Amino acid sequence: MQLIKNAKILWNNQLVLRDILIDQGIIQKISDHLESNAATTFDAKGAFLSTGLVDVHVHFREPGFEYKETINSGSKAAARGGFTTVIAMPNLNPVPDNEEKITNQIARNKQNGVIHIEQYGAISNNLTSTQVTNIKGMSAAGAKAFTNDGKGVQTANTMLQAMVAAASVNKPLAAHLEDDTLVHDGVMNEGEASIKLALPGITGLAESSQLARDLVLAKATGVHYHVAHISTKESVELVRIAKHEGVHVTAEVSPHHLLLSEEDINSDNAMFKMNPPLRTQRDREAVIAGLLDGTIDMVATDHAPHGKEEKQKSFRDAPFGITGIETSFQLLYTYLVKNGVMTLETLLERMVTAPVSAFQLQAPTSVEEGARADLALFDLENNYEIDTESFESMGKNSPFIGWEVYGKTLATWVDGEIVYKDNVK
Ligand SMILES: NC(=O)N[C@@H](CC(=O)O)C(=O)O
Ligand SMILES: [Zn+2]
Ligand SMILES: [Zn+2]
Repeated sequence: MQLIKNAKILWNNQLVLRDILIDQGIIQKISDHLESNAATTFDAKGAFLSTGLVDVHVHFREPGFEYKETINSGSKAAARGGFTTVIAMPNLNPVPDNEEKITNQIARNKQNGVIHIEQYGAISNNLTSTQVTNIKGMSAAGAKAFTNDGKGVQTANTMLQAMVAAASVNKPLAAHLEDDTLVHDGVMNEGEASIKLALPGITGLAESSQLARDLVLAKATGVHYHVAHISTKESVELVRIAKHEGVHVTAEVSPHHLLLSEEDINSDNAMFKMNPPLRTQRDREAVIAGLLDGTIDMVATDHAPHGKEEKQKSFRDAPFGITGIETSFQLLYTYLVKNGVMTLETLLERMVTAPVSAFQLQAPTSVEEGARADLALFDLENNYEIDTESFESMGKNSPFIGWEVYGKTLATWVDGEIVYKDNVK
């Protein structure tokens, strides 16, 4: 039994001070004042107690790439970011692309993770765009959703077959949108920065043209189609129209596409290399507007850790991807909520309620009696500097090094157990 004293919780859009009694993984009681001799007490000292955050897009790299991240280190990083439920991507080795492999992956996630980890199954064998996997079988084995993230599905026929199968099991199909014929070995957005740095660019049309194809197919099949890491104005407009047309489409945006643009890339620094690339200021404004008006349903980090040496290479040679799970709430709280762009309620809706409802997750969506005690305690009063050396993640590849943020995670609970505690607390 645990008693969290003096926590601020969101109640009717107000922050109110409460004590919270947890037993058997469940919030048993919330009141102005609670005492218990049987419980261990945790003094929240007026910090903000939120429902644990949910991230539908993380790369934990195990098996196959344990030098970048493991399920254990990735899930500890998630806990340090305030996340208690995530969905892990299938670009692993082996790729979970059949019933046996997905079953093994789910068992491994459970064994090695310190938070709740759901798993995506692959759309096609080994993430190539040819043979569609046994989506029905993998769904029955526990796959939460399907994607080939890391690679776009190049052929309409593969996408159509996968959508029909995903629709039949009522599971989301998430798309990494990238038409390979438009990429031309590009490494950053095709625009001012690529010209300035004389590096090959990637047109935004590689994303939006494949999205247009998929929305037509999604409408025809009735599948729940989910857009991973949306990055361009054209894509936001397409999703807005499709929602209006009744297509069952949801979309996520990453913190870096909300906060950075190609203008932030001043040198050949691969910490700014990710897929999709940082776009223009106009695109950044469009994804913020989309997140505010609900065209974009949720934030997802696309936490993509890589080895230190790999990311010290030049823009041309380094792998795509940045870490994100230990800085996302903090960055968005500081640069969107504190700056008055959105409310804390809206941010939490986009980081908890929307992903839980879209992906039909079992995670709680509010701090209330009877809810599972998946919780995160954030310090909204004091700021600190982002320092990747203090990350739990093995990936230190962040473009936000040195940024000042509020919202440090003080503690995280999963099923009522503390899985992360800040060492100064
Ligand atoms: N986002 C990235 O730049 N990289 C991801 C793959 C992906 O999300 O497309 C990775 O696995 O490293
Ligand atoms: Zn991707
Ligand atoms: Zn990804």
